[in-house]
Amino acid sequence: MRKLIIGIGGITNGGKSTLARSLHEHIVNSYIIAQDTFFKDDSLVAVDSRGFKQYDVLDALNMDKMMSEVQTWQKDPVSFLASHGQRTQSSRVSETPEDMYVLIIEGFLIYNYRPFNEIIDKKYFLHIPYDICKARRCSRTYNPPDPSGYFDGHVWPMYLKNRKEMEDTVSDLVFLDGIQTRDQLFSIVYEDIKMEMQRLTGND
Ligand SMILES: Nc1ncnc2c1ncn2[C@@H]1O[C@H](COP(=O)(O)OP(=O)(O)O)[C@@H](O)[C@H]1O
Ligand SMILES: NC(=O)c1ccc[n+]([C@@H]2O[C@H](COP(=O)(O)O)[C@@H](O)[C@H]2O)c1
Repeated sequence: MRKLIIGIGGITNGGKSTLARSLHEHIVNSYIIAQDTFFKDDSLVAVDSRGFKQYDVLDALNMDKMMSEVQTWQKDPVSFLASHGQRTQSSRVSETPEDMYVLIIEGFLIYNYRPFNEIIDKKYFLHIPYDICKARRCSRTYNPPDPSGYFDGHVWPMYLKNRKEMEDTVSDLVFLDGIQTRDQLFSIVYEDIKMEMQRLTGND
């Protein structure tokens, strides 16, 4: 059995979930673990002096729980898939090598969590400019919804801070320009991953 862990990180609304889903659809026996399903309950998220909930920091997330899910996959991907309602498929008619299991870890702060940096084999980071990010963010409704001024008062400054911290500690990132089309982004990353899967297969 061969295992490959891919990270799809990046800015809020950069297209992470969209890209992760397309990869999952094309890679047989892959699975997505998404960071935004590990937010703590709203009552546990800190609030600053302006009343802004501090959602864009690692403390707002149950990272131990997310790591434990990843470790369960690492121990036994076949049982993991079965217990998550996903039947193992044959790779015969696909471009995925036989007996290859791929985990896609997706989220806006995955590279700010050190344990992930040690286990993610291929680290992609999507970024888009401020104005596009703000426009996409404003057309999306979170639970709880962003209060007025939240993007400029919390989301963007925290993005800059988290990104700097990440760039100071992580060296093997592949930056992706998120203003490309969904199809362009998918083919760049998919081709790269296919090469990595072939490399792993060739090393046997
Ligand atoms: N390459 C793209 N070009 C234009 N819009 C995109 C692209 N990728 C995603 N989107 C749109 O941007 C918004 C955020 O995408 P999503 O994948 O949910 O981002 P993220 O998971 O990074 O927050 C959605 O409305 C989505 O349809
Ligand atoms: N419980 C939630 O899912 C929740 C609540 C409030 C804000 N958010 C926002 O989610 C963002 C991260 O997710 P995306 O990368 O999908 O946008 C953060 O910028 C955070 O402000 C999520």
